[in-house]
Amino acid sequence: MIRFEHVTKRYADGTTAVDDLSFEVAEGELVTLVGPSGCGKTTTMKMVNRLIEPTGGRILLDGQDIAEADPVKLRRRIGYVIQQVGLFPHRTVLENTATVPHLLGWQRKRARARAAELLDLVGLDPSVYGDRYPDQLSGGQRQRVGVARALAADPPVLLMDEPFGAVDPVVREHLQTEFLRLQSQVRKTVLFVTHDIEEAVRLGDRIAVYGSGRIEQFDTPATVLGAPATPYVADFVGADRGLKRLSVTPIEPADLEQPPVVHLDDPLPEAVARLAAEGARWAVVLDDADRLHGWISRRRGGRRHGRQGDGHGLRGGRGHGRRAGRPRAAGTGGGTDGGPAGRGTGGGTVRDRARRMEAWLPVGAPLKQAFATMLQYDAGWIAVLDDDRFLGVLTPARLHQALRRSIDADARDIARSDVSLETIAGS
Ligand SMILES: Nc1ncnc2c1ncn2[C@@H]1O[C@H](COP(=O)(O)OP(=O)(O)OP(=O)(O)O)[C@@H](O)[C@H]1O
Repeated sequence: MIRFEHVTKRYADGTTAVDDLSFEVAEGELVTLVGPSGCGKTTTMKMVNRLIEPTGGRILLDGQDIAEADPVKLRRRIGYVIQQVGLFPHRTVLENTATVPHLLGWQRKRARARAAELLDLVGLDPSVYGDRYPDQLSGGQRQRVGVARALAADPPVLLMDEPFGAVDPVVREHLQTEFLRLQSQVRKTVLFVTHDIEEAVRLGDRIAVYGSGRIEQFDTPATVLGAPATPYVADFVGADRGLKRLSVTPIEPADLEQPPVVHLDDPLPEAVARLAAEGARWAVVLDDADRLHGWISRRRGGRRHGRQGDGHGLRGGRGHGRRAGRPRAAGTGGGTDGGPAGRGTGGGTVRDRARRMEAWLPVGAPLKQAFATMLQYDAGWIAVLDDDRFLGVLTPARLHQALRRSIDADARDIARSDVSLETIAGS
């Protein structure tokens, strides 16, 4: 979709900003350009919409050399989001968002309808924010308007130059999450400039790690983290790359432990006896449709304090279910209060003592999310589901194993020759 062929940019003062750059961005792919200040990322990006002209090589967009395209028409096919956003201060949010459709000669009504749709898509209610002016928005909201405006004319290509650089880390993470969700819907071909390796890893289908004016490595986040192609890249991704790797390693079924499983309507004495026989201190509780309900502790104390037998308890929390998608309510009763009080193991069913389980994730979620969920719920394990189906539990030990597996697999399986490496002869 976007192809750089031996592209060089030398400024009049002799600075070589970009040196013999060759790489390709596939249709619908998000490539992050990451590297230290002054390494040529912005220059690379601005050559795509011809705000900067290369001094050598060529750039093809959908097979067409952009040097032969009319710059104005070219820019209509390319959305552009920058850190300073550049909203018009005297125009409302809706008018700002409708800028490009207006320029394209759309009728006012259609342009405004499209703008409202886009604002909605980036999480801003047009009936609340549409008539505001940019200075009546927070920094994060302004960035969202910037993204909406860039998407308004539905361009196939999006250039984003540190779009979330000016907001605080919490808002930044929100914007990243929202942008990933948006991108999964609109599937634009995106070049995204950042100097933050975390952001590059989180957002990029592939990452181009820049040295000075050249790409040191161009590959998937997992490969860049697991098999840095050069000492420079290893240094740039940092000594804590195991931690960053958590972001790109998914939970797999093989990573899971299989604790005893009991059902809500099982007789409690039988369930407790089974736990004792298996030497287990707790079991996962499923409903009669085998959906996750929660867990049960062998000891009654587990019920009262909500702590698991291994000392790492689970607190029922709020919000998590919204984030990860909550399984359908499993069964009735049970719950944190566990049902009729005072019933011992002498009778009743598992339902009477089962506790609800909030700490769960879908299979395939990144290990980092698993780690965060464990911390959030103070949980010694989290349940892993495939849709509604319970697959097993992830413990800290298994999480560590999964991380090791992922690192070892790269070290073992990825031959240097398999790593698509774009290097340019040095000086
Ligand atoms: N108009 C110009 N004239 C001369 N040199 C320039 C010009 N614009 C940029 N440069 C130089 O080109 C190099 C690459 O700049 P560029 O803006 O592409 O870097 P960057 O990686 O985007 O940096 P940052 O992360 O700080 O934005 C830098 O050394 C910069 O000083």
